Amino acid sequence: MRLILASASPRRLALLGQIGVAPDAVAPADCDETPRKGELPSVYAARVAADKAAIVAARHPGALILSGDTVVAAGRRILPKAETEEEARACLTLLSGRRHRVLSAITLIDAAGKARHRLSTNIVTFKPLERSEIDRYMASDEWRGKAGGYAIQGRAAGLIRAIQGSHSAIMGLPLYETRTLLKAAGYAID
Ligand SMILES: Cc1cn([C@H]2C[C@H](O)[C@@H](COP(=O)(O)OP(=O)(O)OP(=O)(O)O)O2)c(=O)[nH]c1=O
Repeated sequence: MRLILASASPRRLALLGQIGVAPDAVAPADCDETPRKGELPSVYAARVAADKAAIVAARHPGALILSGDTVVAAGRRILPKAETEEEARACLTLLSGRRHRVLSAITLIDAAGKARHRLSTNIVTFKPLERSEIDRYMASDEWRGKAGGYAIQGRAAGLIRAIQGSHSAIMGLPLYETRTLLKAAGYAID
């Protein structure tokens, strides 16, 4: 069965590899990632993952299509993918010393066109961040393009006191749910 990863993220590809899955192709989906007015973070993540999969499925009928979307949420607020240092600083200042959620949605469309969805909800707790810690993190550039202005797979791990949930989901692809959906769709996985 042909598996297509509907993602431009090298991290999602690497995470899939961690459970022994090598997609036959990678096909990024360009979809509108603007949150709707009042849209809850979990609803948003699920919608964007579903959109990414549907866009790629339309171009590859008969293949399995896997997509994901990861959102950092503070209460009902969806934090941006930080593009500027100012945005990243604002995110870390907000996340400092408190718990926030990381929602990771996946969609798998099977060969018959049936879509299956899963949502992984995780909690991340940052230590109270000192100004100098934020300054040093900014200098690392690891925040660039990352939801919530940090990446747990890098230096930020030293500033994170605890996580509840799935480390792979926080990085961008919940591997437990991914394996479950692949099996349900009849994909050969151990
Ligand atoms: C919280 C967190 C986010 N992130 C990043 C991953 C993504 O850049 C971003 C979530 O954005 P996504 O829209 O989920 O993914 P993407 O834009 O990288 O790829 P594609 O849409 O093609 O699949 O947040 C981490 O790398 N580590 C983390 O710990």
